[in-house]
Amino acid sequence: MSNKKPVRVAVTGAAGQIGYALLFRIASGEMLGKDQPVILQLLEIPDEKAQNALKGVIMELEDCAFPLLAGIEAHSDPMTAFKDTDYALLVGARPRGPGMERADLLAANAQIFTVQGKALNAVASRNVKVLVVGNPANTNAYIAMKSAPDLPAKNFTAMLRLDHNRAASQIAAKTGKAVGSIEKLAVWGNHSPTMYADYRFATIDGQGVKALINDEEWNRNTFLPTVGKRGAAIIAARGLSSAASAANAAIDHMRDWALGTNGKWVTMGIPSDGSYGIPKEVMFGYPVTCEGGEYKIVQGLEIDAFSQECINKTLKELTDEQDGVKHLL
Ligand SMILES: NC(=O)C1=CN([C@@H]2O[C@H](COP(=O)(O)OP(=O)(O)OC[C@H]3O[C@@H](n4cnc5c(N)ncnc54)[C@H](O)[C@@H]3O)[C@@H](O)[C@H]2O)C=CC1
Ligand SMILES: O=C([O-])CC(=O)C(=O)O
Repeated sequence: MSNKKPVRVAVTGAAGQIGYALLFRIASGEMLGKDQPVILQLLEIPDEKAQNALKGVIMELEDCAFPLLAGIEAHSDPMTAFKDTDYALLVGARPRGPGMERADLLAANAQIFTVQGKALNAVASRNVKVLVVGNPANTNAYIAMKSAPDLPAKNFTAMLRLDHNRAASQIAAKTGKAVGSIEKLAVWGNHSPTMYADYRFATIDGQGVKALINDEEWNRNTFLPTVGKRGAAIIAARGLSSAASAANAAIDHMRDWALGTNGKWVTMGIPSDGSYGIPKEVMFGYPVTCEGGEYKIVQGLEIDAFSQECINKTLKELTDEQDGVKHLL
């Protein structure tokens, strides 16, 4: 038994497929530590089928008898689901199906995040750490942040960690090295095929990854498209979008933000502070380190011409998405 005070963790879309891969790991202490009790505040839409499914998930959570699970609540209204919450994982949104582009989701999902941003603004802990997973994640996080003017903008983040983990895995396969030995990997920009996974600074056991791979053709024509289109490849193969790997990335993101990275670089989608010429407040994937519950952008990296081109492209997509939702803010 832990004598730490329980923290409140809100999860939306709790009866969905990511929810099913996520909640059990949060409750077992994989996200916030094996000594940190949690109270789960679960939100689903006020629809009989979704609420029933949520009841089933809650029964299963109960049946795990997790020692760290100090309470479970089912909600259908964000104003109660987010009450005093310390962490909010905004997963609930419509996922892409085969043949759908991310832009199709913007119209369907944007409204959810104005409502939820306002609710967080009204009732969440003033230190709430928010992770948006629901797509298009960066722009939804931007909408939520803009809808919550009384909370610090830096508390709103978007999930780029799945892209980061996918990139690491591709590099491990290419080099034949252990995925856990890769450091200093960066993913810039939008969680979309325009993201720029950048291994120019990455090392494996102190050796430079760029020199180790030494294949610019592979970087441009295999690596970047493979990482960028991995979500679509999974939808094509499974008929459903990635769920277990997305949940895993959400756990990684929140754990590192809350508990720190010991100097290691990770990727988070965060509101820009102007670093690397990205306009302020654009919700952009950056390499960061985390310490004491705060993230810090890795500064001073050289951006060469190809990288700048990639960054400009993903930035343009993000500013276009933001323009597309202006009327909601
Ligand atoms: N950022 C990333 O790297 C990734 C993001 N995603 C996105 O995550 C989202 C969820 O994916 P899945 O769990 O696979 O979808 P799903 O359809 O299985 O589950 C979504 C759940 O959200 C609920 N929901 C919808 N609107 C809601 C609202 N306003 N409030 C509360 N709950 C609501 C639905 O009832 C459903 O149970 C999708 O938008 C998907 O595109 C998926 C993979 C990776
Ligand atoms: O591609 C999708 O729609 C789901 C997703 O965000 C991903 O797997 O990266």
